[in-house]
Amino acid sequence: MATFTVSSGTINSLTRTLPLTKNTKPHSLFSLSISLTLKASKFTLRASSMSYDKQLAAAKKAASLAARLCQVILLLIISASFLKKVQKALLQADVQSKSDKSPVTVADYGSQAVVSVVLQKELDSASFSLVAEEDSGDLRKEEGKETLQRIMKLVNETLTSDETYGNAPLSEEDVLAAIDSGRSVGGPSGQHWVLDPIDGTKGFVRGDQYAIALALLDEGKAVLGVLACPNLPLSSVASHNPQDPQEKVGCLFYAQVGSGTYMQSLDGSTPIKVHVTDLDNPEEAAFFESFEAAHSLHDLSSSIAKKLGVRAPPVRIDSQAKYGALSRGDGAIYLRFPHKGYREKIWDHAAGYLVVAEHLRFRSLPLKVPTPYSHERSGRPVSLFWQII
Ligand SMILES: Nc1ncnc2c1ncn2[C@@H]1O[C@H](COP(=O)(O)O)[C@@H](OP(=O)(O)O)[C@H]1O
Ligand SMILES: [Mg+2]
Repeated sequence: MATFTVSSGTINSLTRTLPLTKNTKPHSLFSLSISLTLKASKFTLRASSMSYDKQLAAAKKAASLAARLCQVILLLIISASFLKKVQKALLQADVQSKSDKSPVTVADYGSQAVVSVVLQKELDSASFSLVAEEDSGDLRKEEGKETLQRIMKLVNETLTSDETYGNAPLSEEDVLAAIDSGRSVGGPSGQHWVLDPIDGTKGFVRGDQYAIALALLDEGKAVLGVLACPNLPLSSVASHNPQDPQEKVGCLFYAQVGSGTYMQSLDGSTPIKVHVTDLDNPEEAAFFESFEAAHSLHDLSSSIAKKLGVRAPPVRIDSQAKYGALSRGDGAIYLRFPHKGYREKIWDHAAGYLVVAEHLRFRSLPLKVPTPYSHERSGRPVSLFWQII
């Protein structure tokens, strides 16, 4: 284990001066704390000197294939939108509702199945542990049968599109088992994968940003993070023009503890090392927040941005694509203030965290490595795994 000394932010003094509402508990401030404009006090961050190259290669492959499946489904939805009737039928078939009312699509399940299968094929499946968002409960019901068949077909098509997997189709039971392998409870010891098969489901359904977010935790620490962001422009989101048909989209960000953060295009360009912004003047900063006002208090972030002197309007993006964009310097600040009572899940931040934190180790990282010792399926306050120094 190597120990690095890095600088952290003046989050404490900042929190004292901010107009915090009663909804803004300390744990809500974790995202504010990744403001890259903050200046220093000291803390230490341990980073494992172990290599996770094999796991990284598997995770990149898994997330890229899952992204391919999601894009196929998105194309079906988009093309169907030209034919209203077909769209309605498709949406009815492909979008269901979970108890928390967030849309759950065929793509969520399909993505989780693909990631699970690929990781198990590429790595030692005996010790495989996956903490993931979906489970197959609804698919096992009578009314889920048709959806399951669609998922099985899409998963098989996706896997066989990769020549290394040949042509050994998965059965419905294989697909259900792959989805349910995500039921691991995780824990503070051993290795556990953490997956959000589609982070930003609402963005996905809108045709906006979403991410396949996959992280590896080793002994309770995030050591690998991979974010596949199929709709994220390869150039900066702060200046992009969504109407430009020439604009290239599809980014894969990845970080291994101790090795920095890289980005490549999802169609396989040479990876480049990315860097967070050097900006130290908040007036010139772009700041990110959730697209969905229901996910974060926009009014509060607006008043904080004003206090910081930020001049530009917020860049509102769904999902952990925000972390990817931060890691390459598209913006300098990410503000997230969930409404009272909402509990963040570990899969909503683990991968994105490392993608940003890896580059920040020698800079102004005011966060401690999370200690995600349980699967967080039922949700826990962010403060349990994101601690502000
Ligand atoms: N009321 C709420 N407050 C905060 N976050 C919420 C929320 N409802 C859902 N989310 C989370 O916000 C994630 C999307 O992030 P963002 O707001 O950055 O786009 C969702 O991920 P899923 O789409 O995987 O469910 C979900 O976990
Ligand atoms: Mg999510």
